[in-house]
Amino acid sequence: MFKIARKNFAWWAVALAVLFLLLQVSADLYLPTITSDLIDKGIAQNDQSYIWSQGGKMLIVALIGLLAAGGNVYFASTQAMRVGQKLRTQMYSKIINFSSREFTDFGDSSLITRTTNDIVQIQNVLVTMLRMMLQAPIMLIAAGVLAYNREAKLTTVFLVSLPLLAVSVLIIMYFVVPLFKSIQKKTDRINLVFREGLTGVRVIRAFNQDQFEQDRFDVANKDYTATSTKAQTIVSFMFPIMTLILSGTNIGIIWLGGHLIGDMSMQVGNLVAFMTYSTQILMSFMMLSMVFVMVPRAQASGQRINEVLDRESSVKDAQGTDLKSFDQSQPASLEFDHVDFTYRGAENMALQDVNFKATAGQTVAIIGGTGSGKSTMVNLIPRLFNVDHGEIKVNGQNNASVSQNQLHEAISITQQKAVLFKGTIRSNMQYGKSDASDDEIWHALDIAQSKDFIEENGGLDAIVEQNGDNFSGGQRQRLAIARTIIKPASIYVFDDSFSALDFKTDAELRMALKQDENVANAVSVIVAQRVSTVADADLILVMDNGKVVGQGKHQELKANNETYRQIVESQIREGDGQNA
Ligand SMILES: Nc1ncnc2c1ncn2[C@@H]1O[C@H](COP(=O)(O)OP(=O)(O)OP(=O)(O)O)[C@@H](O)[C@H]1O
Repeated sequence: MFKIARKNFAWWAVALAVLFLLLQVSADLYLPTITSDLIDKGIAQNDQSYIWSQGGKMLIVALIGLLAAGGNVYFASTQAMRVGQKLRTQMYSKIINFSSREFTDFGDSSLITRTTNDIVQIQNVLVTMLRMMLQAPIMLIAAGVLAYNREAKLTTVFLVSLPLLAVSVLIIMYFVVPLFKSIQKKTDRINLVFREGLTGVRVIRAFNQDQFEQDRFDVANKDYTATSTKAQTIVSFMFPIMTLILSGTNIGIIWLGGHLIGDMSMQVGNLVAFMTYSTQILMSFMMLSMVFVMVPRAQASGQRINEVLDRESSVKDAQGTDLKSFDQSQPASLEFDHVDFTYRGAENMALQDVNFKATAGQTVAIIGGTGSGKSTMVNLIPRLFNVDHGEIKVNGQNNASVSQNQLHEAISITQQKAVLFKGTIRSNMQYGKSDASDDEIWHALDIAQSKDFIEENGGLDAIVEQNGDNFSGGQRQRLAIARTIIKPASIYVFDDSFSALDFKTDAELRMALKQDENVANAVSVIVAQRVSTVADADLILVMDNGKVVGQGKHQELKANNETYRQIVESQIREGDGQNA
């Protein structure tokens, strides 16, 4: 947490916060002296003008203290908010550049909790730090010295109360700090269950699992509540204990002070001033205790934030002379050169010795059973993961040797799950090409067989709800395809993007794709389950268990490849292989 504060504070504002704080503390410490004089010299000797002048002085000093406290709170709060804002930006830009591996490691829900809840913890503690953490020790020492100067004998009371306070705080911290750490983890858990419930709400209803999910959430919620309650209960002991010690100290001071006044060795004003100092000392101690309880909680949050900020993406750009650029004179091409890949923690290789090459204008189709490695293969092209062995060459260049920005510029992908963003059709299409004109957008929509339903829905300004929820699955897929082809690229990838289309739309769309200027000069990669979708590809790769078990054209494979033949036959049986 201190590392975070050090990096993100505007030091001039922190200096101002400290300055105001010092002013406030000085005013607070000066007040008891004025009170004491007012009693001993004014009230005791019935000097009205002295009483008025001291009263006026008190008012001015109190006002200065108040204004200074306001100044301190203003700068402390704005600094804490500023750190929060900077942290959120840093976290977001870090997370957005993570590779799939880091997302898996942290988990989406935890990344959200860290960016929201954990940062709020840090903000709260920074405000406290800029106020109490500085104020408390200064006040404690200064009030201690002033009290000692007033009446050294009375300070013996603190020899009992301060150690008592210290022991109480240590005991509370011992129990509460581990609880605070586990509260953050339990917040992650609540978020995880909540997110799953929200995204899977339709499935939950369809399977009538509302109660099951409700119970699951209740368990996470109760667990969180139980830990929080336990922590708060322990913390709540702090205040009664402190008040008890504070009152005990005052009783001790009055008892001892009473004797001293009786012996004529002390004046009443001195006793009043001493008691004010005593309250200041004990209050400072309470403030310090609060900081001691809050800091470990924020430390846990700080650690969780730093874990994200310090995490290097496992997919990094090459550095120095290893960093290459695409040779713009090279035509589009895609090559897998003996590529092996295993997911971390997985027992089996997801891809084994994958080898093929496609050149500009060609369509490569990848077919195979579920889990055979098709999506893994296309995810390696934009380098969402690093290959274990071999090379993937885009336009003749190893995809690990160019910057990820350049690589992503050269590739345009429709993911298996069509993702649309809240906005309009135009804003979603301009995601593919920011300066796309209306004509270009209509052209892409036309190719993606989406023109008709977009016209019916109100044109390019038609609203797209969150996740594209106001469109059907097939419409979403077509819109995602339109967004993909509007982007000029060397490689177009369609990962199972035609699965939700009927045969007629599927065929028309693929036919139209070939007419598109962007796509015609690029390499197209189509992942599909249906033979009819891949049959006219220039190169079909037949995947089985991470291996390419056959490659060639439809007729060749049908004649020579057992796996492909089985796929074709199974689809003919299901009446699904019209083109086969
Ligand atoms: N993130 C991951 N971590 C670990 N294993 C994974 C991960 N993603 C996929 N796998 C495994 O890798 C293998 C290949 O998965 P992949 O998604 O590439 O298959 P696929 O052919 O695209 O399947 P489908 O047609 O069902 O989409 C599967 O055994 C799968 O369980």
